[in-house]
Amino acid sequence: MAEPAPTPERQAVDVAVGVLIDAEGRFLLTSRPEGKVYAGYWEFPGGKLEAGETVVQALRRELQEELGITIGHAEPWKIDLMDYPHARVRLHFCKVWQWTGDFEMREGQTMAWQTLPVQVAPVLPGTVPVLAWLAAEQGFAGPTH
Ligand SMILES: Nc1nc2c([nH]c(=O)n2[C@H]2C[C@H](O)[C@@H](COP(=O)(O)OP(=O)(O)OP(=O)(O)O)O2)c(=O)[nH]1
Repeated sequence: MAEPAPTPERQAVDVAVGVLIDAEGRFLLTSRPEGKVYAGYWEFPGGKLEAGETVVQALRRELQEELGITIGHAEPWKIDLMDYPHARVRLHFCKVWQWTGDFEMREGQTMAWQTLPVQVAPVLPGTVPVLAWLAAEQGFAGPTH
């Protein structure tokens, strides 16, 4: 008997995500704006790569567009694959310690500087592993959010 045809793997969309860390060691979360999937969920700021862009180029553009800041060095940190009903995404997380400009929420988001455990909710599923990585780095035990 013929095998059933395999379901084609959904193509993953590459997303550049920034883990901005301030002088006090806090990290920045932003809420997803109205009109996007998971509106109101908290995440690390970023967005999809456009054709021909590197991760760092896309991150620089997205943070300029969404937050009005210009980032300095971005350090590629972790890559994670998430399968949502709406899309399969490959998240490229970069750490960023330096930026210039004043934060402006250009898409009507909200921002919050956080430490562990995170005080905002709900947190996007794709953000949860990042909190666990930060907890491991910091030797933080207990729920992260
Ligand atoms: N920015 C961001 N996106 C994340 C995180 N975790 C996670 O699963 N995602 C997912 C949610 C979305 O499916 C995708 C990002 O797409 P997006 O819709 O925010 O990107 P974009 O700003 O380019 O949006 P658009 O122009 O298509 O409206 O990645 C995260 O921490 N930050």
